[in-house]
Amino acid sequence: MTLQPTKKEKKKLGADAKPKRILDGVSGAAKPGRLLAIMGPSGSGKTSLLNALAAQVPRSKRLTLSGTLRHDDVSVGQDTRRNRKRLNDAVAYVQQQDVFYSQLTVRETLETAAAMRMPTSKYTQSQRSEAVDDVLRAMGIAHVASSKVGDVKTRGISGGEKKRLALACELVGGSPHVVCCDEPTSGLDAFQAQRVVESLKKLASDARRTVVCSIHQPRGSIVAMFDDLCLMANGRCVYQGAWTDAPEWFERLGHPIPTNANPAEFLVDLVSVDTSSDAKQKESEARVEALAAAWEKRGRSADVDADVDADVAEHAAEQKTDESAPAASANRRAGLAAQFFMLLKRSWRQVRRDGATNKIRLSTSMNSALVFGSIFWRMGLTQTSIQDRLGLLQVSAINAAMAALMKTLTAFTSEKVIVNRERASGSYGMLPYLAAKLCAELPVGAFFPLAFGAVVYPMAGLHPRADRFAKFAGLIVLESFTSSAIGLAVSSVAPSTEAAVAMGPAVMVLFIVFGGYYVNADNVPMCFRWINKCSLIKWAFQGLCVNEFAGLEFEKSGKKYGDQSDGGVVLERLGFVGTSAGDAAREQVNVASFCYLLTLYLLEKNAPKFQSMEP
Ligand SMILES: Nc1ncnc2c1ncn2[C@@H]1O[C@H](COP(=O)(O)OP(=O)(O)OP(=O)(O)O)[C@@H](O)[C@H]1O
Repeated sequence: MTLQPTKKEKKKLGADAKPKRILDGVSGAAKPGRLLAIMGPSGSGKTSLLNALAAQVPRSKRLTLSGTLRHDDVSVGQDTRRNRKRLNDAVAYVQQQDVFYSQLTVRETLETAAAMRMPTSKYTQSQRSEAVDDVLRAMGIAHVASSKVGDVKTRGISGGEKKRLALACELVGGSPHVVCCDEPTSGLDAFQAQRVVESLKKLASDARRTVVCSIHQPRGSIVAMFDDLCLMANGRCVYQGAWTDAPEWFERLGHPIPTNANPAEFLVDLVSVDTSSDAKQKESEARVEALAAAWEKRGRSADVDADVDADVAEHAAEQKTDESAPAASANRRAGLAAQFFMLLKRSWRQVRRDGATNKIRLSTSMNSALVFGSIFWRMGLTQTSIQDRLGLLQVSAINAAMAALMKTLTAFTSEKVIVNRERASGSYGMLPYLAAKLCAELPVGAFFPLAFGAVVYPMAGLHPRADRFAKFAGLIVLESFTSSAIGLAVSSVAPSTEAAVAMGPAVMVLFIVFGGYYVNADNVPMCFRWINKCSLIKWAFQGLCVNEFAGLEFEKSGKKYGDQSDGGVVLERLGFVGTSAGDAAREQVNVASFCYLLTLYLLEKNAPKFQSMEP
């Protein structure tokens, strides 16, 4: 795996800008029924190797990946649709980051994962429940089956249980031959780490799966569970084979593993470059180079390729005779309707149960309503109340939009991680996902702007008619959904929550400027006028103004100039004459629909893509 230098690097370094070898001539075999540990210092290429083994190296124009990847005796390196399907069925890949829907219980999380792989057309409910029970037991998480997964806001299961749940999600309803696991023990205490590796070992020994995991300096009792070792240094392999043969190999090279030392720690230290001083750096680099060269020489002389071929042939023969060996099932995606209902159930549970977020949203809405209600308290019908009304309607529109936008920006970027992971294994389409998400969020999402309206409307003394209040609330709710739709579109392209939170308000500020209060669209350069057409703030403000001012009579001030006794005059000055609240609502729906379609397009376009392995 090679990484080409960036344009900036080429410009800066000229001919010295050389491609970086991330993986260099790494070769080997992982065998069924055995647990293989990939070890090495940070940056040695462990994750890259695992990504390559699972054929999930993120696609990049700068990367080239060449080699041969075989599962059993079938070559699967090329990212063709057929190979991807075969890989999805045969390989379970548990990545380092484990993100789940926090409000679902462990059982519900697994039931959803099972529903994605075991469509109702092929499996009964009891078969799915049985699969969930089996994997709960196998992963040792049956005791927390009814606990919520949790997150930073809601206390849930422990980090180790989350890791085992991530593994369980990859296993339930499928029969992968190969399980790849990136740093399953990172961030865990020694006890939790031990339990996770025990689960992996059980998968290898009981279910005869090929289990490969990368790991950082495991303690002795964990090392004892590994059957094989792949030791990496600077993207090169320094040792690959049985753990039991490693001491002899390193002793032969003049580095005997001390009897009282943890072999894992000793070996990782041995292949690490010490940068604390120039002399130490030179010395350690020379040592690593010698170790890598020795392994490469041994590989050539022992003809590793022939060894691998022999292993593959042996395994293929075993598969034929061993009935306990798992067979990769040809999983099929559920139909569109089934996908929709499954995802609707999950989203609804998440939204309804997320008490911590809902409480924050409610208190924010109430606070804003009370603050605005107090500032604009009982405005009356004086001439000066016209300006107050315009101000209140504008800030109400901005407040509803910002609240919905920020909620979506923060929530969707982390949800996208789960969605992308599930899409990588082809579990569902984006259309049922987005439709289910919208339907689930509709009632809860509408509640907060409604609560805001219910408090601010009577406090400020806006148009005192029930139908006008209903329209006010409807317009604010609609605007809030449009803002959410903009948030979804922004989050679809943002690489992280931080980026989304920076991009979203920047877009919204443009819509606020064109919100109908600060600038007259006819006075700005032509190239900016389109913003006026798609400003959700403008449409909300226009609808709210028409709803408020139509039919309202204001008291005369008795001054000579400037009185606007009729609400119609105010609307005329704003340029809203001849329009209705319904017109504004329709425009709002158009903006929201466009943003939902844009989100769908962006999600489809930005689907996770993987690097093909060139032969
Ligand atoms: N797509 C990429 N673009 C740029 N650099 C990359 C890319 N993929 C890998 N690298 C680089 O390749 C090297 C190996 O990365 P990798 O993540 O595989 O290491 P690792 O051994 O898993 O490290 P750690 O233990 O810290 O997770 C690192 O220097 C990393 O920055």
